[in-house]
Amino acid sequence: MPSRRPCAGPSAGPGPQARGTIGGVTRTHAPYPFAKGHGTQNDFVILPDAEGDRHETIDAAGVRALTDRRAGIGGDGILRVVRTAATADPAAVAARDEAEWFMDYRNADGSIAEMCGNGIRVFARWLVEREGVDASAPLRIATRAGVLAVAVEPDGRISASMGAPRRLPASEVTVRDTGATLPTTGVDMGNPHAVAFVDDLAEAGSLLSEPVYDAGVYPTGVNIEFVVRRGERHVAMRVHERGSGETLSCGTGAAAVMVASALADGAVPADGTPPAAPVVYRVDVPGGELDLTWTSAGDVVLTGPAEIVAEGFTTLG
Ligand SMILES: N[C@@H](CCC[C@H](N)C(=O)O)C(=O)O
Repeated sequence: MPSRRPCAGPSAGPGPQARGTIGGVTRTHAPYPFAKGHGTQNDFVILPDAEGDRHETIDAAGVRALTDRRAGIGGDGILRVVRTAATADPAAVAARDEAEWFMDYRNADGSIAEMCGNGIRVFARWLVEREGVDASAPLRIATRAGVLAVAVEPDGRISASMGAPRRLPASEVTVRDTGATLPTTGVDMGNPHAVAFVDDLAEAGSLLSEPVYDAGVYPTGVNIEFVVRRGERHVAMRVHERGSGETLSCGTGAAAVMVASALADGAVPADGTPPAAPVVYRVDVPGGELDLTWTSAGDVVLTGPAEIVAEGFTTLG
C-alpha cells in the first residue's frame, strides 16, 4: 500500500515562505491567516491583525489580489481587524481612549472608505467569536467615521448604530445603459450616498458601469442606491458601490435609503431633526433583509445578519 503524507492544510499552520508568481498569481507573503464573512451577501475578506504586525502597509494592489473573485479569495471589500493601539491610522489613534478595536475597511478596488454597515456587523461577529470580546454589553468599534456602538441581539442578528445622517445637496445620476437621468437625495452616513427613487429596480440597468454623478457634489465619489416602494415603511433597493461595483447589499446604503424614504414619506421632521419616537423601515436588498431604525436620539441603527463562513491561510496580498 502506498504511504501517505499528512496533508499540510491550515491546521498545519504557516509553511515556508512563498514568493514569486505561481499559476499566474503573484504571491508575496508567507502563508498568513484570513477569514471570509458576509452580511446579507455583502462579502468581505477578514484579515486578523490584532497587533498590527501583518497588514499595516497593505496597499491597493494587495487588496485587489485578495478580493479578486477568480484569482483571489473574492470579496466586496476587506475588513482588517486591528487594535487601535497597534496601528498608526489617524482615525484609530484618535479613538484609542474610546475603543479597543479599529475596523480598517478597504473597497475591492483598494480604495479606503470611511464606513461599512454590513462590514461592521461581520467585524463584531469576528471579535466576539474569535477574539473573545464580551458581547454582554454593546461593543464600541472605531471606524474612519467615528466610534460606533454595536450589539448582538437576542436573535443572533447584530445591530450597529451608524450615527446621525447628514443631508447632502440634491443632485442627479444618469444610468449608462439607458441614458435615463434621475433626481437623487443626498445622504451622508459617514460615507456618501445618492438615493434615486424608481418605479422598477430594472431602471438601474445592468449596473456593470458606474452611473454618471456630479463630482461637484460628490468629490470623493459616491455610493448610488435605486429604491422602489414595497409597502408602508418597506422598500427595496439595488446599489452601485463606490470602489466595488454592484453588490448584493450595502448597510450604509440601506440607512441612506431609509433616511431618504422617511423624509419623502413625512415619517420624520422635514428639517432632519430626530423623530419624537423611533421610526422603523425594512429595506430589502438582493442579498436579504435589513431593519433600520431612526431613533429619537437622532442616530440610525442597522440590524441584520452577520456570518463567518470560512477560515484559512493565504499567500496573497
Ligand atoms: N458595503 C458597505 C459600504 C462600503 C464602503 C463604500 N463602498 C464606500 O466607498 O463608501 C456597507 O455595507 O455600508
